Amino acid sequence: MDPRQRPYRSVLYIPGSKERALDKARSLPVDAIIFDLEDAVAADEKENARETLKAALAEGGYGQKMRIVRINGLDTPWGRADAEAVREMDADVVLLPKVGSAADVDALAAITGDLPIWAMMETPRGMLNAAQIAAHPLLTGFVMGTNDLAKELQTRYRGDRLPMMTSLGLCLLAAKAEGLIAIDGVYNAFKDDEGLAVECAQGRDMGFDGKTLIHPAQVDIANAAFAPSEAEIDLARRQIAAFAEVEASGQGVAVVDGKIVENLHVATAREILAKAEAILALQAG
Ligand SMILES: CC(C)(COP(=O)(O)OP(=O)(O)OC[C@H]1O[C@@H](n2cnc3c(N)ncnc32)[C@H](O)[C@@H]1OP(=O)(O)O)[C@@H](O)C(=O)NCCC(=O)NCCSC(=O)C[C@H](O)C(=O)O
Ligand SMILES: [Mg+2]
Repeated sequence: MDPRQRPYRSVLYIPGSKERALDKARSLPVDAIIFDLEDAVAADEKENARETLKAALAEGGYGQKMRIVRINGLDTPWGRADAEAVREMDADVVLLPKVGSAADVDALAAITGDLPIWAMMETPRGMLNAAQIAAHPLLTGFVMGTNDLAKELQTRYRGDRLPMMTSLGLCLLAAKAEGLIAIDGVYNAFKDDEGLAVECAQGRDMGFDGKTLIHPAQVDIANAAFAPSEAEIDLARRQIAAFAEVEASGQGVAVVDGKIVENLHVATAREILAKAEAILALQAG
């Protein structure tokens, strides 16, 4: 599946050290998995986690789910060995934490070659350099690290995420300018379904492609929030049909449900239908 066209509604973190979770993920309906060697793995487990993950990926069974491996930073004792190991793993993407500049991406690419790279956007410097990071030729996705960002910015948690908005907006602008995938940060309270649904809806409204998750119970909520709704699909079909009709009579503006429809709205409608089809294709396996 074309990486740009495929769905990224649910992107689940799995600690690379947890064999049971690595196995469970094979049967979960997630669009992508972040196999984590960084924050979800304790320092004395780092080496074991690398081997455990390598074996799990070699065994396979993850179907069409995108396989993303998050390594430790190259400034840590484990980063270089992780990056060298990823080269040998059956992974689709390598995810670099705490990216501050395009030079950080260069340093990883010097080890991982032409493997696509995603960047964790989670530091103030990363926010200020988002445009240059996004423009790196091997960079294909941004993942928001809202926990680290909250720590660095010394913000307080708010349900409306107001203290995060500048950072989320800067990264979205940079990602959209370069045609990157943009995935929203995690919702820590993994037993609070209502709060997660609100945050997913906000992320979807802002233009994120999906949400990073920490627990299987969060998957269905994200999948629903980031998929086109039945109402959106129905409207998209009617917009396309109405525009085709006026276009045939030499006009450039249709009206559907009391709102104008121009060629740009038709482009959005086509994207909605394409996304719905891509989700069906992924589900069909
Ligand atoms: C949060 C958890 C520690 C909870 O674990 P646990 O108490 O084991 O949960 P449950 O008993 O409810 O688990 C039920 C079953 O589900 C499996 N499970 C749990 N979590 C996962 C998972 N992430 N992926 C796959 N499977 C999972 C359990 O094994 C149970 O299975 P079974 O026994 O067969 O029924 C735990 O969920 C967890 O560790 N989550 C991941 C935490 C993590 O990855 N953190 C790092 C990423 S967040 C971050 O760093 C973002 C960023 O960098 C930032 O700065 O914001
Ligand atoms: Mg982080």
